[in-house]
Amino acid sequence: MNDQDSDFQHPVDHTLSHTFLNEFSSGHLVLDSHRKIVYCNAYIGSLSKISQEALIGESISTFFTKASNIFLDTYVYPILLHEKLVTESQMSWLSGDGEVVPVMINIKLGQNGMSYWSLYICAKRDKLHTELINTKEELKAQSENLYELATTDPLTGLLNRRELLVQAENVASQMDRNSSTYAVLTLDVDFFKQVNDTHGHQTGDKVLIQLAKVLLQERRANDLVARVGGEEFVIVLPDVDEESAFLVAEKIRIKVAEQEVDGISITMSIGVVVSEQGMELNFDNLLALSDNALLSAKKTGRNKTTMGSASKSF
Ligand SMILES: Nc1nc2c(ncn2[C@@H]2O[C@H](COP(=O)(O)OP(=O)(O)OP(=O)(O)O)[C@@H](O)[C@H]2O)c(=O)[nH]1
Repeated sequence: MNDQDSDFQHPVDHTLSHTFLNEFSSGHLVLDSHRKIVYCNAYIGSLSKISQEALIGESISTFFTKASNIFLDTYVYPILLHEKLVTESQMSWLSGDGEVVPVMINIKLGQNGMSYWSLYICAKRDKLHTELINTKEELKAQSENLYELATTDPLTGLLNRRELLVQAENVASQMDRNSSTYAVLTLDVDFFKQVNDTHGHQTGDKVLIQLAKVLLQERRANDLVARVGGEEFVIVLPDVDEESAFLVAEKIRIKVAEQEVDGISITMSIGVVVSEQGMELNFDNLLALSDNALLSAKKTGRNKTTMGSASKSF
């Protein structure tokens, strides 16, 4: 046995060092190879709410919560055996009266399996850490809310006009790269003013919400669905030709006409334009052409789909 270990096996004989160690504002412990306490200073006594003398011979596991004991067995001790040192591990100390206190621990492994522990209560640091995590989560939630507010229409939850312009330009570039085409559908409720005037604005809102649901039900994963004005919606369909764009628009138009909200039936007029490969038209241009096609649908009877042409010069 070397001098260091013999010191700790008879700590009470070393009255002077014992007295000094009791003055420390941190806990000091010596454990034998069975993890039993062979020495502890006064700090450990007051942390445990058990007299220093009574702690001698106790297993250290008595003073940790169940979770900390698992942590001790699966993380702390394996590292200690391998590295001979464990620094800044936070664990939960269980005092004699059942109080749980967060403690920061450093351990050094000595000869013959003896281990030398120093620890201190880190409640303030733990509180600060918890507050930081809470603040981070609050900020994350706030930024998600802000993103939601900035990109969606609050009534229907669909994309708003600004977000549609951003996402649709991405679709346009992607279609260009893939030598594919995409469709822009502009949809407008027919005689919506009458709905508001006859049944009230709240019922009008319910109609818009129901319409949004129908449009979302009909969309494929990469389609964009936006509310761009009072009763005007836009859908962008990537990778479609004129024929399938027309079929999608008709499917939506028929589905809308089947809806009833508070006994009110509604219809929509739809303008459709499909991009052409190699054309220099951006999304804004296509949107305007699709809007023209919608106007034409309105002028020629409503509750219909009208195809526009991307070949029209701007
Ligand atoms: N309830 C409700 N109504 C809205 C909202 N935004 C716009 N509107 C109403 O939508 C109506 C649109 O009316 P118009 O532009 O005359 O169109 P319309 O009556 O649908 O006629 P056509 O489009 O020509 O078939 C107006 O009465 C607006 O007040 C909204 O968020 N909620």
